[in-house]
Amino acid sequence: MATGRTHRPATRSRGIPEATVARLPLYLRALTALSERSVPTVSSEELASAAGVNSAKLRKDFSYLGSYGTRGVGYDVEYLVYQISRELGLTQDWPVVIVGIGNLGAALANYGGFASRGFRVAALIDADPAQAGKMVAGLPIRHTDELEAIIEDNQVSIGVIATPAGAAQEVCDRLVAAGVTSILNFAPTVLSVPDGVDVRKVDLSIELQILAFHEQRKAGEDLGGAVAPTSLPKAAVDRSERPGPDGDVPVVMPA
Ligand SMILES: NC(=O)c1ccc[n+]([C@@H]2O[C@H](COP(=O)([O-])OP(=O)(O)OC[C@H]3O[C@@H](n4cnc5c(N)ncnc54)[C@H](O)[C@@H]3O)[C@@H](O)[C@H]2O)c1
Repeated sequence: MATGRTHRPATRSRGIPEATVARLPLYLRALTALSERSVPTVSSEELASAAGVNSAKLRKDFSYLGSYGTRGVGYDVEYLVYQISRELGLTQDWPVVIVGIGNLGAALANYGGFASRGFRVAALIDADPAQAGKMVAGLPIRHTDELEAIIEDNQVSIGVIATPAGAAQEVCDRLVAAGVTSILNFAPTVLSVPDGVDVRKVDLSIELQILAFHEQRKAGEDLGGAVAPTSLPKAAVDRSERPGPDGDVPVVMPA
């Protein structure tokens, strides 16, 4: 079984802070929308507002990319799209495997947004022999017996886990042993990975719990502060104390 760290260093090799890396996709999404409307330039304030980040933070983030904009004109939209895409490694094609093709895995496989962002779903893998060969999103479901061969044949470095929690660590270990070095985990469990492997975790229920916390607090304010947030999990309370809607806390979390 893989052991070792589950935390990541604060900065990446080229000195871009991890928090900046986490905001780059937000800028890219806003810039792509501008590009689709053929908007040539954008001010830091406009872009910051579209990305939900404050403009001083945006300017600081872009300084790490060596992008400073032009006074009175702003940033060149197409060039920034290119720069951020390059920084995120999106100018190349990334083959991805999805493991666990149930409700969630099938929905992810059918999601068109991967391909348009440079992620090609190379294979769908499931442990259920009855699933093998069924077509989902134009791809046949392959049995887990083939996992290692699929990773090797397709040079896959990114794996998505959508299995039940109890199977996720074993799936993770097999993916890593086969050469996968980045994992996006949807299963509600903490994965242990060796050094050099990045894990990101998506948990919509935690996000909902945080919203519930804020709803409860708003209700308490309406009642003159009578309702105390006593029934929340600690993680939800901790996250609620972090900075607000400025892009610091993406839905996808480090593991
Ligand atoms: N992160 C989120 O926001 C979020 C949202 C919904 C579901 N989930 C989680 O995603 C996971 C999948 O949910 P679902 O509703 O699709 O479940 P599901 O039961 O419909 O599908 C799970 C699939 O995993 C397969 N599987 C089981 N063990 C496996 C193994 N060892 N290797 C490969 N495949 C295996 C099963 O055959 C099944 O097809 C669950 O862990 C669930 O809690 C997370």
